[in-house]
Amino acid sequence: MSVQLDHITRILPQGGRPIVEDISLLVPDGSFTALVGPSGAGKTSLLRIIAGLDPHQDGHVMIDGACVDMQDAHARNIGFVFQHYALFAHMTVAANIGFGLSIRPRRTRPDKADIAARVTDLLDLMQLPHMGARYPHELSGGQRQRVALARALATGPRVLLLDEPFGALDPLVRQQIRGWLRDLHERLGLTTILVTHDRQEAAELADTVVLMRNGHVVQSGPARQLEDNPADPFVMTFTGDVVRITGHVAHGVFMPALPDIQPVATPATDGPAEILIRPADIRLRPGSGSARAHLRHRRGLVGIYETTIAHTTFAVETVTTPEPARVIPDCALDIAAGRLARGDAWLERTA
Ligand SMILES: Nc1ncnc2c1ncn2[C@@H]1O[C@H](COP(=O)(O)OP(=O)(O)OP(=O)(O)O)[C@@H](O)[C@H]1O
Repeated sequence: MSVQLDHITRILPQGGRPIVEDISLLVPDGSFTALVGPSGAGKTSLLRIIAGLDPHQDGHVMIDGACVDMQDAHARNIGFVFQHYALFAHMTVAANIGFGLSIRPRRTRPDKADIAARVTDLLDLMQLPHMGARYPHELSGGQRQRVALARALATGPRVLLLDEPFGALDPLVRQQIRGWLRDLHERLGLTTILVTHDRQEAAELADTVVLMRNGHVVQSGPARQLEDNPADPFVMTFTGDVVRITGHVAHGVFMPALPDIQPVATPATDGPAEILIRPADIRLRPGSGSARAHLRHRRGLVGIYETTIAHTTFAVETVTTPEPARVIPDCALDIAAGRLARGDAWLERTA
């Protein structure tokens, strides 16, 4: 089922600036979308509007092409799991999972045997067989969140909304759950929208990453596209490590304010500017300047060097030999690729 947002705006009853403003978004049937952005960007608010938990003042929510603005959360049959959407502590795992089915009106309620069979299927799907009789406090955090997911899926929703569901789990468990979640999404043919603070998680899981700020969508697309073609400096900073060096454009050249960094030709107009560079796009030129680089750590053959020029320190990533130098003294820096910005906007693409 596709989810389409058409110029959605939400203003709180007490007024003020909209917390979600004029958002239009198409989440295609069967796709996996991640909503990312700084705290307060409006990610949870948008998810709650889609679920029908919060009202919106303007625009329309469409599911599979039909407007659901007038349907309450229950009628939309959307599954959702929130980070703090606790299980019912006094109910067994099986009762928790079957809850949504057991409270249906008699007309549509499956009989007890059917609910039990559905719960067993879901426990298998969640890789939690034989755990139906346990209580939530007898499970690990990761298991509890899988039970919450099973509960969300019990009524057979085709759209699944996840708000930082694994935020409280330790990184290793989180990493394991990721692969499993993507697999589940595909096997059940779900349309999934996930809110996450973890850009790696978004990049690994989602077909489309939607980056929000101040109630707006700043940019959306495959994670790689946001990383490689960021719409503005905020997107570049949000989607990966960035080295920012201030300077000045004069007569077609950007002059970094730091020594030993090669100037960059630019058609930009004269004035203050800043260059944003990915650490892998800086080259160290030993013996040519006064910068000093210390090997901080390695990822395979890539060495991350903490590089200091005139009391300013930043990371440089470079391919090394199997026995890399721990310290590279007296180097200059060349910028292989970077983007010049003035304030919040690009001046132009360089290199
Ligand atoms: N019920 C509410 N009453 C008052 N302010 C609210 C309410 N709900 C949301 N807000 C405000 O709306 C803005 C967006 O909040 P929202 O929780 O959607 O952001 P978020 O991107 O999910 O943030 P986080 O990553 O911290 O969860 C914030 O400024 C928040 O304080």
